[in-house]
Amino acid sequence: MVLQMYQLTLIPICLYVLYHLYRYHKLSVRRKDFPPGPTPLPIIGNLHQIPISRPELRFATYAKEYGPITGLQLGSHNMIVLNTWEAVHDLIEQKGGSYSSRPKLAVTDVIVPGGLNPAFNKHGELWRKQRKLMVEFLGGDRTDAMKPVQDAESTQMIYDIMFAAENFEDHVLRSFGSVILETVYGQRENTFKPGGKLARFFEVEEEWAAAVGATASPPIQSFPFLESVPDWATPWKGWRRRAAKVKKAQKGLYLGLLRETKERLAVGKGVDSFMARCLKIQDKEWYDDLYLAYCGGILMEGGIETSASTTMVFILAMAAFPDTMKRAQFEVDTTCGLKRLPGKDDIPNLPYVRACMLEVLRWRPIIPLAVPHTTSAEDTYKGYTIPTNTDVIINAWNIHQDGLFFQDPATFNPARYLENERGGLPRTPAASEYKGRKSVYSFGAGRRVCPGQRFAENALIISFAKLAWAFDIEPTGPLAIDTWDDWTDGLVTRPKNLNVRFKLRDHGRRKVIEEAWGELTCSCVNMKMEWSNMAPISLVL
Ligand code: HEM
Repeated sequence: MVLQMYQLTLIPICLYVLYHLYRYHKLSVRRKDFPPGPTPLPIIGNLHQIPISRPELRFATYAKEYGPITGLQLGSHNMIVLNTWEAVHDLIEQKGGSYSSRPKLAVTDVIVPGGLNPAFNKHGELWRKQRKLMVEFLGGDRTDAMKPVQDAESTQMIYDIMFAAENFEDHVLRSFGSVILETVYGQRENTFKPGGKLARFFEVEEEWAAAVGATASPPIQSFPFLESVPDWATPWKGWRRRAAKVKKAQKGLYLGLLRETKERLAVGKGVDSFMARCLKIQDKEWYDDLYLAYCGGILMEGGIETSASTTMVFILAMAAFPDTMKRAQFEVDTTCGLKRLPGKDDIPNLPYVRACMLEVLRWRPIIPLAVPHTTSAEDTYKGYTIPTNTDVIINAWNIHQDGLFFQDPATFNPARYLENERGGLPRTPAASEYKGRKSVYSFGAGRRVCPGQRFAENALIISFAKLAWAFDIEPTGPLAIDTWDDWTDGLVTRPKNLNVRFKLRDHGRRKVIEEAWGELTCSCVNMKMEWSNMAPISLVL
């Protein structure tokens, strides 16, 4: 009798499972008019074919086989990968109204509910408001007004490297981190100390990356029924609890920074930061504290690791390709001489350093597949149907490796950007044919394109010029230029365990760096506008 009851309860469960298996089997079948791609398996579709590590390499092989757009089935969910700049231009840029949303991920919904994170928010009124705030802060002349801070922090970066080169990664992270802390919150961090704001931020970022990692939570987007399966009954046991822990830490950090900004403003400090301006219009615009706290937080999330990782690629490339380093050094020496450091006013006179920056972004884009977009309406393109809610991936990696446009695309060659502003072969047809083609796709495209691009480019050129002026960067062991073993995985990637040595180019430069750093302490007080109220620059060695 007991056995019969047990069997009876099993029947609805089996029916439930069979129903979903049948449903997902039907949904995982490729539509005839969907863009071509590898053959999907029943139920899971192409999920098994997408590697967790460096998926862009697999997508590049699909690009060769299937052409400009690859169509993939991820369980019941659709994804397309745009492999050419034309496809990005025609869809993401020309049809921004329906190609600018973001995928809905259960784990990010737990960590940042209510669309508070502008970078992951769906296309709509709230995102537009958030984006406007960020663009007003990062766009146009405002970006140039922030160059003195980038200049000052990059001077401290090379000063720090000169004295403690073994911690160069920390110095790079601190420099870009402090730029964001200053411009967003009106305060700085002069050392990368345990328990400090930047250290706390990176701890939370690490927890966030672990919680949103590809295998850390159930693929609810591909199999929505998993949403209603109890946590304990899945292989991802505890994922909601882990996500809630990240939410608490992140919210605490961002609200804490906002609270500190208010306290500092009350005593007249940090008066012209992004947050100070947001607080001025808070009541008029109906921004609540949580909303503002996350707008500040996303600028830290978007602006620090990306710029620091790009600088790591520059350091790798300079060590691996000494001829390019020598050419960059020749340019900065000729422009600035030996008695002063290159700085913000030299940017227009450093075309080769700028070309190095573009080539670093092209050669090893640190976000090789950008951030996924999602369609908010059905569309047709070149005879294919792209349904609503399809994830759209910009395959920046593949676009940057296009041998028809770039000569020897695998080679690191900054000079390509001197010969052609988009880096293309000199024999490429008239520029008009490439109207709309970008120099690099590392900042994404369309309405979601990185709002910090110009801000980041300024900081990178200034930092690269100073590094080239001050140091020879030499290999001390194998360098990860043809292998991915020593690269991190995740949305943002970078080379790790870099086997390099920084050698001051000559003794005279040491004096110049020390003096430049010393002067910062004074000139910072005189920096007009917002910077006058910041903590003075000083280094605890
Ligand atoms: C080398 C440096 C950087 C790289 C490579 C980079 C790359 C990207 C990429 C690929 C996207 C997604 C674009 C898309 O969806 O099409 C993005 C978005 C974003 N970036 Fe950056 N970024 C950098 C620096 C910055 C900086 C300095 C800031 C701010 C201070 C910033 C803030 C943002 C924000 C807020 C978004 C989300 C935009 C939205 O969804 O509307 N980024 N970035």
